[in-house]
Amino acid sequence: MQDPIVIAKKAAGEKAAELIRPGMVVGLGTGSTAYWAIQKIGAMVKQGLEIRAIATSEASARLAEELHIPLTTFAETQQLDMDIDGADEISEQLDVIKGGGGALLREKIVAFHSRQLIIIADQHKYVPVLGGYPLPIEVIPFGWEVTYNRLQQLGCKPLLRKKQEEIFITDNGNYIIDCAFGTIKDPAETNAALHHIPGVVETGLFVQMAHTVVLGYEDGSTQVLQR
Ligand SMILES: O=C[C@H](O)[C@H](O)[C@H](O)COP(=O)(O)O
Repeated sequence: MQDPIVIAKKAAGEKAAELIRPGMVVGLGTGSTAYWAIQKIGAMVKQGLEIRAIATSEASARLAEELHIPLTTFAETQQLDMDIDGADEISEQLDVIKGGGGALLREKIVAFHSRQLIIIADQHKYVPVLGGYPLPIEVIPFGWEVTYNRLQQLGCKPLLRKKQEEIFITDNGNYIIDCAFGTIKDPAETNAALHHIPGVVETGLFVQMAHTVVLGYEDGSTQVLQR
């Protein structure tokens, strides 16, 4: 039997993919939920849907290539119609924490230049207030130690992300510091404060960027929330 969380992620991903219309330029998110959206898009392309896509990570670009989804770049097109991407936490205000997979910078660039951002997630990611999930922050390797100290002074418990004992390196050659805030009462204020620190490239806080959230449930049903 399939894992209930996988059923929920798949339901959310496939439901969002069904919102795509012919001719659209689509952002392909990153992670285990976006995986299902990309799979569905691949199947739709196979059946004749004509779209172009921009991937938010090297991993998603590889998956798109395997599925023969035509990829484009910002050199060719500066505006996306729809971006479908996962989340680590979603608040009732539809603010979002992203970056658990380390793709937050490209994800935010793609989301910012999309007419619509559709966030897909299993039901457990939907919370009253953000902050339970440590906020991923992409930082420049130079001077990361002092950036880390400044993050700590903002009231979070920072942790330099590692993968098998090695420092985790993003697709952009940067580091990630995961900042456990506990609660983020004012996401816009926290995001602005973080951006004041030199060395911070981008944060995983997507404040009022999501237009739609598709939540997947373990019985395979979905719920659509609109901002
Ligand atoms: O960097 C990774 C992305 O922001 C993901 O979309 C996010 O971490 C959610 O991933 P998943 O769907 O695997 O829980």
